Amino acid sequence: MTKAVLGIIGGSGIYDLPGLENVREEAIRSPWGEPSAPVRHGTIAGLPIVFLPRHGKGHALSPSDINYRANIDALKRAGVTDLISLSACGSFKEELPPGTFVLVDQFVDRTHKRESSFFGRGCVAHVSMAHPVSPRLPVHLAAAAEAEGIAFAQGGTYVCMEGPQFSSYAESMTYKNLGYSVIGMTNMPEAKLAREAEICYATVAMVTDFDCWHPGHDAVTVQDIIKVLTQNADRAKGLVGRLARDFPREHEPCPIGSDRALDTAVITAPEARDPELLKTLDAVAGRVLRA
Ligand SMILES: CSC[C@H]1O[C@H](OP(=O)(O)O)[C@H](O)[C@@H]1O
Ligand SMILES: Nc1ncnc2[nH]cnc12
Repeated sequence: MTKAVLGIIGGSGIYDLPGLENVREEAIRSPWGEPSAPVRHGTIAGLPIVFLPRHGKGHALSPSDINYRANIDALKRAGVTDLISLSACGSFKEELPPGTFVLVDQFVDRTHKRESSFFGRGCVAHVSMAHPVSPRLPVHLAAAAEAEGIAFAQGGTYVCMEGPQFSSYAESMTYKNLGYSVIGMTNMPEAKLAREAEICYATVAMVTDFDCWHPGHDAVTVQDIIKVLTQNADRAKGLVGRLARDFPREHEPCPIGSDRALDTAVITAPEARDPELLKTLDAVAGRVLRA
């Protein structure tokens, strides 16, 4: 049995985690570069928690500047087994107004300026992203949201744009017509990398706005977002507190195998593997590469 360690990635408006006890900060060195910030280790209700603000101190990093590989590698080195992304997003659905927490179950990746894999020349691997969210996590999140009286929706598709500009009206209408639920700028390639690192991943997409498609609302601005963000962030912290209190202390094996995603993914023959790349893969893929 593996002890559960809950990782929390804080997005816009979530730069710390009040309620975290026994806090110890650690600047984790990663062969993939600089993580967004030192991680904060601590406990809530006795559960080990590792917190990382993805935009760094003072929100200095834009979505395209975040080193997603270093962040996921650092969380893996910190022992994280289960990872929750707390993310602000725009909504494409009338029934998902600002303030709603959407427990998304699918992602569409429209980013194009980001390193999106730990693998490549010298060690090629293909993990499944058919079901990018580990299904146990939204179950725990839904129970916590219910207990906290937070309005939430179970399931939905998060489209990740490159940004940093918000969408045009044509883009917004296209995503809406395609049936996507919400839009943000950060959860890809984060979810892909978590899968490659065999960390169970789920997102709480916290709606801040209706992007720019809604005839009854002005096009989104950062100022509008910040107004809603502050209230969402407070409720997100309540959600995390409740989640931690009720979270299983032993890591529950993922029913879709997210925590063993590399079992069948690496295709490069042992003799064709690049020893330098293998060294950088020590944390994310050591389990299968050392075998
Ligand atoms: C501050 S508005 C746009 C910004 O907010 C979201 O960040 P995160 O996903 O880290 O909460 C969105 O993805 C953009 O990065
Ligand atoms: N409308 C929007 N588009 C992209 N990212 C967002 N984050 C919050 N609102 C957003």
